[in-house]
Amino acid sequence: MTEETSAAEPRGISRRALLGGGLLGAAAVGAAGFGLGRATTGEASAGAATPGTFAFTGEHQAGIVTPAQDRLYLAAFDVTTNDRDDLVALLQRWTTIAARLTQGLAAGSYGPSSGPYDAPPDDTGEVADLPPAGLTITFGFGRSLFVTPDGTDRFGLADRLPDALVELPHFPADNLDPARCDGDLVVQACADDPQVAVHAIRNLSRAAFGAATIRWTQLGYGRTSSTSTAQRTPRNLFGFKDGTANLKAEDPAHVAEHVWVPAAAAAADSRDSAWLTGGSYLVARRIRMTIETWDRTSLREQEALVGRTKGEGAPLSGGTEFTEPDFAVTGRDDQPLVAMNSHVRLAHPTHNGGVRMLRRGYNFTDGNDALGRLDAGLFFLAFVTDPRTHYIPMQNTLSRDDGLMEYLQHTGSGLFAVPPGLPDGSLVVGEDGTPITTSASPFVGQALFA
Ligand SMILES: C=CC1=C(C)c2cc3[nH]c(cc4nc(cc5[nH]c(cc1n2)c(C)c5CCC(=O)O)C(CCC(=O)O)=C4C)c(C)c3C=C
Ligand SMILES: [Fe+2]
Repeated sequence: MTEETSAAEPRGISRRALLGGGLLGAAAVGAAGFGLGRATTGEASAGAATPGTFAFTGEHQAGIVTPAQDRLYLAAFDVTTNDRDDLVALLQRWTTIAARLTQGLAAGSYGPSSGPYDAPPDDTGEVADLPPAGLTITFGFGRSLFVTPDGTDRFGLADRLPDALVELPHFPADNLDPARCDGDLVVQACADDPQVAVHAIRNLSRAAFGAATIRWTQLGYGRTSSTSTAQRTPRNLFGFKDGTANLKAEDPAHVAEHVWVPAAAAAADSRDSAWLTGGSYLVARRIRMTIETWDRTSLREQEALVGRTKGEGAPLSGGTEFTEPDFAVTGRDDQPLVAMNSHVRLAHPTHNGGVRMLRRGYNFTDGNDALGRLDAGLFFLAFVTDPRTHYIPMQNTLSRDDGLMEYLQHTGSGLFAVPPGLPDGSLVVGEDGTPITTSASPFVGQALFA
């Protein structure tokens, strides 16, 4: 199969067909048989019984090294309850719903058009006729869940705060809107159909009633990275290929080193953070791009600022898209062909102590400002093993020295600890073999509360 079709393209089986018997009837033999209990192998359908789906359970949460889908809806939540049991119950509900939605099921076992006639349906219904579209749902915890900015430990979690879940520092040229920053919980929903991603957040938000409310959200389209070598490199709103040198699932050694939190991190921590072993950290930055100015910039200048050609995405030192840049090659006046202030030079591992990251960002366009300029840019998402080593130093360098910064403004920000996946076969299933919530239901991040 080629690129996107193998990556996450659904194959035309709607959830109505699933609910109507067909596939479900054949597969309803418990979680493992339904594709909920197998490791994700990086391809939609692989390890999952339903076409166009990624397995929900596994060593790591889906939505990190699984192939980046084309659409994103990400929501940060404020927890409104102060009761630890309510928080646990919320995470149990969310886990069940996420497990169901990602396998192409309705949010609840009745679905959008059946169940008690005098009660609201347990699914909102707008995806009833749509395929699962490679939906992944990834959960994370913000620093404020452990301790609020004024030092309150609402849920008895302060002694579980990982050292690396820091407050991000102020970076030069930050212009952050507090209404687009932080959050106690984050949910990243990615799919190849925006309606599927929005439906996921809508139904999770609905299930959060009385326990958490949405703080901010971001819609994204047109992924700006590849997380698999099977995917074509997409383009960002500057028109450049983005994701060429990204970490890819097919490079497990580097993924293990730069994305997952090792057991050694907990051993070195000042508090008990073993619950995060096998998880990751998600850095989210809403970066507005002044594209009107960019569009009046010469091609020579655009390529010099990025350090790659606009057409093929090859480094300016020569070669083709996947040729490693040679930062020593010089041209006219002995100047390096990949300029000292170019983005690619400053972000390259050789200039960052060998550090790499798994980028998984999206383009966004959120209307326009009062001057008629598009409020558009790149919603930068990256998964890293430790933001103190793998994000903050690089962002400091870029904010200070990157020529691209003249065209960029960071307007939103968040850092979240992303727990590992739920063990295969651990979900509680009902008589029809699909996940249900009980008081004993396991949930993503459960070890944090143990
Ligand atoms: C702090 C990390 C990074 C931010 C923020 C960031 C923003 C950003 N990037 C582009 C466009 C491109 N980035 C490219 C490569 C690249 N970028 C980062 C990190 C951040 N980018 C890294 C680590 C790399 C890889 C460097 C390498 O190893 O060579 C590229 C080149 C193509 C590619 O390899 O992906 C482009 C183009 C924009 C427009 C942007 C903010 C809006
Ligand atoms: Fe970049």
